[in-house]
Amino acid sequence: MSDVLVVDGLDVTFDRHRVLADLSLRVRAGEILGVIGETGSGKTTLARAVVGAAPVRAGRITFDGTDLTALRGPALRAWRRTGQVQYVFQDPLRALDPQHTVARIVAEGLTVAGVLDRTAIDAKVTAALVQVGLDPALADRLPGQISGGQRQRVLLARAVALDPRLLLCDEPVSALDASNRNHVLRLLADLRDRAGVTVVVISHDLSSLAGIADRVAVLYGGRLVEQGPIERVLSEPRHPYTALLTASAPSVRREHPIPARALRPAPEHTPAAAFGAGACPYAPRCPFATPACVTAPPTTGDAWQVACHHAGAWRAQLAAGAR
Ligand SMILES: Nc1ncnc2c1ncn2[C@@H]1O[C@H](COP(=O)(O)OP(=O)(O)OP(=O)(O)O)[C@@H](O)[C@H]1O
Repeated sequence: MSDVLVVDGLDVTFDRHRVLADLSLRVRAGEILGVIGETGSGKTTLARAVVGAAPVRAGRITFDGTDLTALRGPALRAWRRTGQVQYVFQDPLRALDPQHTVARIVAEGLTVAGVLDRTAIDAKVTAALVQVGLDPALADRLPGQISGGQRQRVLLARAVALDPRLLLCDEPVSALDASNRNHVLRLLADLRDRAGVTVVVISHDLSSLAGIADRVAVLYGGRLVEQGPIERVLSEPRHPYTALLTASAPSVRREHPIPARALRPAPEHTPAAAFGAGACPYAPRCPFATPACVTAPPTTGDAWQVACHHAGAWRAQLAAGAR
């Protein structure tokens, strides 16, 4: 599978706060990539940068060969009108205009694109509502008159109506109950399987991702710490932070489970102050950190990447300590 989205050395800075630092990742055509990491790790900022809604200070984002970071003015507007990349917001209530009917919301992108006539747009809206499992009779309702799960699907319908090639979904299921969650996750898998849509799912819930994603990218402190095939990453994580995430997610299957307490530093661990700005961002929380970690680790590997000076050694160290 070829890479359709390539993020290379991305830096995003808000008010001198470096939110993404030298971040590189690849999304392959027709896959679901899960992006995981704790609050503030930069997941939303990454998606916003892809759709041109975050201040990119350095680096490049390429979609199918087009350098999105170089687009400005009319070229950027023309690119957006194609609808090829759609970002589905985290918070449906804030993302939906309370005064607009569901039909108008779902038609928004199609109306802006200005390619189809009214009848064709109406047909597309109905098809999109059905595709996301919504009754087309909801078309005349306002966002305040439907449930949270339905609002989440309206956001998806608005994106799907544009036949996107890449869908970026920000916490698409975090506000949903179990049955709505499963429906939305199945829908994303269907879009991949039947329509060949490439999907990036941002989530802090590993178990939701484990069921549908092909690969996973793990962010910590605005940096990529690990990226690879999801089953292998979850069962044999190479980065201590990924290991901690999997240890804290009981539903995720692991071959050699490591207790979470073994992945947290002992109280006598080197104080955070010993690691300066150029250090591995995880070092202050890492039980395996050594003086080598005062420099940020390079990313190694190809299909399965990790950024840790001790990626090859910490497991053995853990096993030796346990004996
Ligand atoms: N517009 C902004 N102005 C200033 N700081 C921002 C802005 N957007 C994000 N940040 C900061 O960037 C950091 C990363 O935020 P981001 O929303 O990308 O993280 P996240 O991993 O998506 O978190 P969450 O899981 O809570 O959504 C945070 O420290 C946040 O405060």
